This record gives sequence, structure tokens and C-alpha cells, in this order.
Amino acid sequence: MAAETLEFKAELKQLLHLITHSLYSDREIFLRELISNASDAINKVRFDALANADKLEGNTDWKIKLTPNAEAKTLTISDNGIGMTREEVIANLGTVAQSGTKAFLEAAKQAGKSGEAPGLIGQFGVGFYSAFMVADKVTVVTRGPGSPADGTRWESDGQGAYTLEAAEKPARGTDVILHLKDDAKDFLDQWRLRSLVRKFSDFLEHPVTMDVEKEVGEGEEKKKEVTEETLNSRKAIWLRSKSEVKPEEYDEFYKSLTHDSDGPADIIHYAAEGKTEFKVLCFVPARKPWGFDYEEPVAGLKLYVQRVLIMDRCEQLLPTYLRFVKGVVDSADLPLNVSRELLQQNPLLDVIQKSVVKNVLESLGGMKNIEFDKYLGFYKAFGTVLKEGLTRDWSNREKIADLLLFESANTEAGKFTTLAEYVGKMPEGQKDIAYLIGESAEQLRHSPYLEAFRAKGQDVLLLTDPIDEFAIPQLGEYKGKKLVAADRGEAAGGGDVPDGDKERFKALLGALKEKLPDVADVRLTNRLTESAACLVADANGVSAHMERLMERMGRDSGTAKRVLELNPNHATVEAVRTLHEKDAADVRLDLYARLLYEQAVVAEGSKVSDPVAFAKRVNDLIARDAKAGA
Ligand SMILES: Nc1ncnc2c1ncn2[C@@H]1O[C@H](COP(=O)(O)OP(=O)(O)OP(=O)(O)O)[C@@H](O)[C@H]1O
Repeated sequence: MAAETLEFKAELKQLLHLITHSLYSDREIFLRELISNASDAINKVRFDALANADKLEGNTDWKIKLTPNAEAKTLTISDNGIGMTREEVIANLGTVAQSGTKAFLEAAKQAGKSGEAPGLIGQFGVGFYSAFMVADKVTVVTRGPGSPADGTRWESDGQGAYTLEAAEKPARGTDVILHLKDDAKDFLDQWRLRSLVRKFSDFLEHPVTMDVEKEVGEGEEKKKEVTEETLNSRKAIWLRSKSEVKPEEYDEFYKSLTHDSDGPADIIHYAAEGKTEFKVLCFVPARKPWGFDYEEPVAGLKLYVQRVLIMDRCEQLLPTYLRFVKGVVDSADLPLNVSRELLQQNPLLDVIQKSVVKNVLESLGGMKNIEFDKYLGFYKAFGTVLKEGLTRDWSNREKIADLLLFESANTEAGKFTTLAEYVGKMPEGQKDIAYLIGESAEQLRHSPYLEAFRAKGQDVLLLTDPIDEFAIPQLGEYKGKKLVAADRGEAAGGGDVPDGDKERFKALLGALKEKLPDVADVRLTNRLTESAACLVADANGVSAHMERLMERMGRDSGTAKRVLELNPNHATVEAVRTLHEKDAADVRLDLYARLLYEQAVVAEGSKVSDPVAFAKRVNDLIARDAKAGA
């Protein structure tokens, strides 16, 4: 049958254009990507064979073989893995399945200028196409379990189309044949290949081999002999003890696992011993992977049973709030031949998860105490995700709370405090931990709600992460101290005012309440020292910040009316009181009531319902005042 020509999908064309035209630095990573695909393919067939040994066809001498051919200027990467059917070739090598491709293209365009782009390739699951960084033509000959006639040959120059035809393939598996570009001939060099394999794939369980010519014998007997050599040491890095692993080995393993071009922020490597035994090697990335924010949140670790990869992402091993953690768990206590469904019910997985969570949280705590700058980088990337744990992982709430960072009324802008530090600095008499939620710390620093706290020498945490609105009330308390919102009725700032004031203002408060249908009540407060008025929510009501959030999401927050609090010691409030005492029917009182309310709305960072009318009211005041003063 003649070869059939098919077009790449549009996005893939764009991607290939980018790969072949702009990504030049670091192109050696193509070898890591292709070896990693070959290794995945071997793992797949080996796993399938646990249930159906016939698939193996006796071909179980697992290996990935590199064949450089100087004459033909090709480098071939062969494996005896699962192979692909014709349909699978079309699905896997003719389209980019990942939804993040568009984002990749954008990111790569940006990063292309700064030379970061190759690091991005793997992150977006386009590893195979990195072959076009070094090859101007790629041929793939592959077949799954079956007979030699079932093979498929795929070929492309990466320009927009590929050809497909049936092919004879004696053994199951895949050959990827790279027709190297003129400037990529160094990848034919055996020493270069050997050093790249050691760098990228040393820990790989399967041997990566190459035929090497060696001189053997002495004198007359001397002759050249070709032997197949294994290039990688094959020591699964997670099975070794910590002291045996070099930092650069961790680094390379991490990079092969995540495709990150930088090293990890934190390494968690231990062997659990006792009733159940397992080994864990996890990493905390130093920065957010591209796509982390818009991809569906999924967590998981690779699960090996005695070095056989059973699941690429075992969700039972990691809670979603630690989904930034990447790594491997190897357990000798799980049965090798169970189905994935049964495996997921195995109680041992919960035991392992508990242990992983404990170790990750402790390790993050250590980073915070010892390498704060590094921790800050981590926290800025993943702090929001970590906070999800406050609402989901009750048993570890306190440990997670210890990892939180906050700006506060007393910190300099851009500096942070912790709950433990806050509690340590609480002046005598302060019972609760006060916090204020809003859009930016800068705006919150000017909030009238801070006044009373400042006057008492108390600090207030300034929270600006949208999740804080849910997560912090869920936390509820820390070390026996209640967390209270500074703009709520119950907060330490609000308190009783002297009876004399209450008596003097009684009539005015009644009148204002009538004039202001938007508020639930008008009362005096000692919360304020500089401002005239503020709005507070009931202890159980919806806060102003929450209302703004709900509005933005297009939801009705079922706005509960709030309480207008007035500062009896403020000159403006006192002047309005005097005016009301003289003539309760003075028409100006309507205007003043409205403005007292509206300035409280503006001060808390919300919008007045009719900004034009508000401006007109202020202008009327200015005009009157200016006229009186002229
Ligand atoms: N040697 C191979 N044997 C069998 N299938 C392969 C082989 N190489 C690639 N594939 C198939 O092609 C798909 C696409 O490969 P590609 O490297 O582009 O992405 P990926 O491996 O899925 O993602 P990532 O590179 O992020 O791991 C693979 O998922 C696999 O199904």
C-alpha cells in the first residue's frame, strides 16, 4: 500500500515551526525526552503483561538502544516497549492532545527570547517533537503486540505534514530514527551520547545500551570487537540512601520527572521502616510550572512496587493541596499483580499518604526556618494552594498554619510575619488574633479599622489572597487564640463607649438610622481614633470583601445590611450632633447623614452605589464652604 500523506493539526504546525526555528540552546534535551518515552513504553507493556503475559511475545529483555550511524547521519533510539498501532500513531504523533498547547506557544514565544524555551517543551507534553530541534527528518517505525506485518512507518520533516504506511517490523516496539541536521552531527559521537545518557537517564531502571567497538587481545591477536554496552548505572535513585546521592543526581532526576529547567526548592527523601516499608523521594519545585493555574488540579506521585512502575500518578498518595509536590513512592509491601482499581482501595496507600504529608510539611517548615528567601519564593508560587489544606486536612491544620506568611499593619511593605510571631508579640490584654481582608496590603494599611488596634499597640494581619476569606475563618484559631476579623462587630477594636456619650448621641443616632435605609443600625464606637465613621458586619454577617468577591463572580451575596459606627470624639460627628440638637428638621442633616455613610463605604475600599450623586454632594459642600469663607 502506498504511503498516505496527512496534515498535522494547526496547533501542532505552529509548535513545530517554533521548535525548528527558534529553539536552539539546550537542544540536547531531545535525548532525554525520547529515552523517557521509550522507558514509558516499556513500563506500559510490562504493566499490561501482569494481567496478560501473552502480550510479551517472549520479548522481555527490556532495553533502550542507541544506534548512531555516521554514514547515514542518523541516530536511532529503539525500544521493545508497547509500540503503537496505526491509529495510535495518528493520535499520538499527529496532534497535540494537551489543552495547554496554546499557552505553551504563548509562553515559548516570550521565553524564546530569554533562552528558556527548551525547558518548556516537556512541561507541555510535547516531548517527542523536540526531535525536530536536531533532525530535519524523523522516521518512526513501530508496532504493538501482534505479528511483524502489523508495523507502521511514520515520517515527517516537521513542516506541516507526515506520511504513514504499513511496514514490516520484526520485533514489538518502536524505532525513532533521527536524520540529523548538519549542525547536529555531534550527536553521532559515542562519547557525547554516553555522557548525555549518564547526565539525563542514569537512574533509569531500564538499560540504555549502545554497540561499542573495542580493541581486544594482545599483539598479533589484537582485533576490534563490537560489544553492546550499558551506558547508565540503573540505580533507581530513590532506593539509594540519601548519603549516596549527589546533589546533581537529585537535580537531574527532578528535571527528568518534571521537565523543569531549574532545580527543586526542596528534596524529601526517606525510607520508612517498621511495620510497612516504603521509600519516598519527593520534590518541591522552586517555581510554578506553566499551566499550573489553569489546568485541572490533580495531585499524585508515581507508584512503584519493587521498581516496577504501577501508576504514573497515584492520587491516593498525595492530597490535592500538596499537588505541587512531584515524586516517587516505592513499596515492597504492595502486591505486584493487583489491578489498579483494587490497588486504590489498599489501606497501605493511606498510611503512605499520611507519612508523605507529614514529611513534606515538616520539610517546608525547615525551609522556612533555615532558608527563608527560598521559602518565600515557594510560598509566593504555592501558598494559595497550601492554604486549601486549612479547609481540608483537619489533622494537619496547625502545621499548615505554621507555614503561613502574612503582611501585617506592623510589617514593612513586602515583609512578612507568621502566626507564631504575631502571638509572640501580642501585648498584655490582647486576647484574639485580628485580621483584615482586602484587595491589597497597601489599601488595608490605610483602613480606618486599624485605628483602634494601633492605639492599643496591637497588630492586625492583612490578608489579600482570595482564598483567605474562606480558609482563615475555617482555621478559626491558632494556639488557643481566636482569629477575628477587624471589621466585624466582635473584634477587639469594637467596644463600649462611655454612658455619657451614649446619652448625648441617642437622639442623633435614632434620626440617622431613619435617614439611612442602607444600614442595619447606627451606633457609637471606640474603634476609631482618626476617622469619623466606618461600617462593620455582624459577627456572622458577610464581610465587605466577601461581598465584593461575590459580586465579581456574578453572584448575589444576599447582602446583609451592616452597622454604621460613628466616632463620638470626631469633630465632624460632634458638629452634626450639635446641628441636630439645635434643629432636628434642618434639611442639611439628610446630606450629612448620606455623606457619613458614603465616606465609610469609600474608606473600606468598596464602591458607593451612585458615585455621580456622591460627587455632587461633595461639590455642594465645597461650594458652600468656599462661599462662606470668601
Ligand atoms: N517510544 C514510544 N513508544 C510508544 N509510544 C510512544 C513512544 N514515544 C511516544 N509515544 C506516544 O506518543 C505520545 C506523545 O509523546 P510525547 O513525548 O510528545 O508526549 P508525552 O510523552 O505524552 O508527554 P511528556 O513528554 O510530557 O511525558 C506518548 O504519550 C506516547 O503515547
